[in-house]
Amino acid sequence: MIEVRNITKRFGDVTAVSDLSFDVHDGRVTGFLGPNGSGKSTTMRCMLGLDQPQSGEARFAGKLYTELTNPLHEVGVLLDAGYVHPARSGRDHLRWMATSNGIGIERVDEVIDTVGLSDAAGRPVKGFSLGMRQRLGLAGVLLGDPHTIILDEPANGLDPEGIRWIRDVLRHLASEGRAVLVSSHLLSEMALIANELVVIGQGRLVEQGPVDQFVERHSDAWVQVRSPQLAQLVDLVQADGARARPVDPAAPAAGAALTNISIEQVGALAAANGVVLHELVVRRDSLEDAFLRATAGVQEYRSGVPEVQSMPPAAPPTAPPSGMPTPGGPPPGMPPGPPQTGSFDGGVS
Ligand SMILES: Nc1ncnc2c1ncn2[C@@H]1O[C@H](COP(=O)(O)OP(=O)(O)OP(=O)(O)O)[C@@H](O)[C@H]1O
Repeated sequence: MIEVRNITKRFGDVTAVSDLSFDVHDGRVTGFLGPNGSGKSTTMRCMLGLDQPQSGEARFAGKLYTELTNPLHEVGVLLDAGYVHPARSGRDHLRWMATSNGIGIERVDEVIDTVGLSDAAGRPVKGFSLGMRQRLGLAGVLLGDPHTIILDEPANGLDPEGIRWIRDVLRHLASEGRAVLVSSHLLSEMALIANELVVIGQGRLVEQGPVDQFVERHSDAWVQVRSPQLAQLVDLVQADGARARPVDPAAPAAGAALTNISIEQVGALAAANGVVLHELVVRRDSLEDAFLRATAGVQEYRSGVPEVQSMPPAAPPTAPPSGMPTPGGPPPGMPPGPPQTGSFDGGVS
């Protein structure tokens, strides 16, 4: 268990972390999520005593990191792939780490095997790909069999197979009862890896909780329907109080997106009125949409490229003051705007 309490870290005029508190529980992979520059790395550095916060602290099973007598056995840390002597082999690097931390040399081949580097471990590290360096870094983290694991962007440079691998490794480590904290700014990756999320923006806590709860709270569910009699069905559901809009104005065949109505009601209305359905399904916005909504007000940097949305906003987006695109569509709880029926006249299926 890690308890982060009231960490504030300023660099001159820049407040990188502001009164930040959260918990990292045993037996869970906690994703530490925030836009670029939101303070994730600084928080981790403060937790580990590498940066001195103006206030606050992190306790690992009750102790400050600097109070741990044998840190490698208690907290495994990988803040970046780290410096490794280029001419040294992966195995020699780990042997050096083991020897200087009083860890038996036999543990080295165990962790090499765990991270899947058995074939490459004898080769000089200068020939390692970024993904191999990440695996070597993780081997170093595991060397002391620590109860707590902290990784900054561990999937950086990994291919899809590598990302799946790291997800399996981290989930396995958590299933053994360890507390695992993993930072990332990549939502899709976190959705796959984490059980819990700590979301920050501009150094402040936005939210902490299970991934599912986060997505549910910040994303909307809607009913997608496709029918050769779509215009008729849209009239029927609107008469029942539903809102309707095209799923994708550029692709009429994608049908209508309905809100303020249940999937059962749509099915019943269609059946009662002899409307043929080709598709009827509940959709939910992705974690990416949820994240963009949750952090919409606290993005440090935004691209000039409009966000791709899984569901288009019903009303034309109002231009934000900066002229930047508004990510994620209307915030949860906001009415999605007037229904649009014009696109349903074509009898799309
Ligand atoms: N040593 C430093 N000196 C001055 N400012 C710093 C320093 N380290 C971080 N910052 C600033 O603190 C803020 C938070 O940076 P940090 O690297 O912690 O964010 P991050 O969430 O890890 O970002 P990213 O996802 O891009 O890695 C940024 O505005 C950054 O410019």
